[in-house]
Amino acid sequence: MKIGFIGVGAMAQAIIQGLLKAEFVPAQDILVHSAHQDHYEKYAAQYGLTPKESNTAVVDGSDLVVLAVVPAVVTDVVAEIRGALSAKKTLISIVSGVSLDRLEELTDYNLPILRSLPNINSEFGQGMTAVAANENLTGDRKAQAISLYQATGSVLELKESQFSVFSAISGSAVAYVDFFIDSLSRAGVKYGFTKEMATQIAAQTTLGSAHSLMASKKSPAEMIDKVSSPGGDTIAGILAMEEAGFLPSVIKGIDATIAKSTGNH
Ligand SMILES: NC(=O)C1=CN([C@@H]2O[C@H](COP(=O)(O)OP(=O)(O)OC[C@H]3O[C@@H](n4cnc5c(N)ncnc54)[C@H](O)[C@@H]3O)[C@@H](O)[C@H]2O)C=CC1
Ligand SMILES: O=C(O)[C@@H]1CCC=N1
Repeated sequence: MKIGFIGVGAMAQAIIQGLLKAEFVPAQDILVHSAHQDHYEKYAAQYGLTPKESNTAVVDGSDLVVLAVVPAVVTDVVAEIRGALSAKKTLISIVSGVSLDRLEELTDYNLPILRSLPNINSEFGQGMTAVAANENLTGDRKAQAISLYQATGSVLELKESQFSVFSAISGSAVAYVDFFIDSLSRAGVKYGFTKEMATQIAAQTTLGSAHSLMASKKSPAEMIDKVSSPGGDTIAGILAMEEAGFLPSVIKGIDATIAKSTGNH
């Protein structure tokens, strides 16, 4: 199976690295092209991928075509590859805010298409990806397309109406969790830790907390209660964070993310 990437930016690279680590396909069976020739040729050479001279050459050589460009250029790029696509190839879009209807409108109503929203953690096999297939993508073909994401983490089939919320609390939220880790780390620096040491402590604590939550099947609120000793330090911190608007600040950030992604197209 040949997998082509149109666009080799941050997200495409994370998927490619995840696929290579999982030995999902031999490296040379991954075909790449992007707007930055210098970059994609070097990147392909570094990892043994196959560079292609154009977007249409990627489509011609691939069974699965991953559309990994930013929303602003999607109309032009799809117009360019439209003639090379056929019902024998599966188009997998990772473009935030672009619906299956829109992709069908830009291509052909007979094409099998998987809309997906991965996150950057796919690079280390810890991705969280939402998928929605159009009516032309069924059975083994659908399973094959989804298996690309199963190789790089967890997969959830969602209604398209849930994608923008998912994108905010998963795709974008990787940055928000890192923002939180960085904030914890800066607090450590305030009290004399080096940034490196504070970041290691904050990151391991975040990783361990997520792991405990999932392994224990407890709710986050139950975990908060377990850590908050009566009359203790943690509850004092929780109350001060709430007073500063922790929860409303997170919700406002997610609201803004959803508003931006639904305004894309
Ligand atoms: N970065 C992330 O964590 C996530 C990104 N996405 C989606 O992935 C897509 C790409 O995002 P990033 O990788 O962050 O952006 P990026 O800016 O890092 O990469 C975009 C890529 O598209 C290429 N490109 C631009 N115009 C092109 C053209 N005409 N033909 C071929 N390639 C072209 C660029 O050369 C670059 O390789 C976006 O649609 C975004 O919504 C989805 C989920 C998570
Ligand atoms: O920032 C963005 O637009 C993309 C979508 C989800 C994560 N990154």
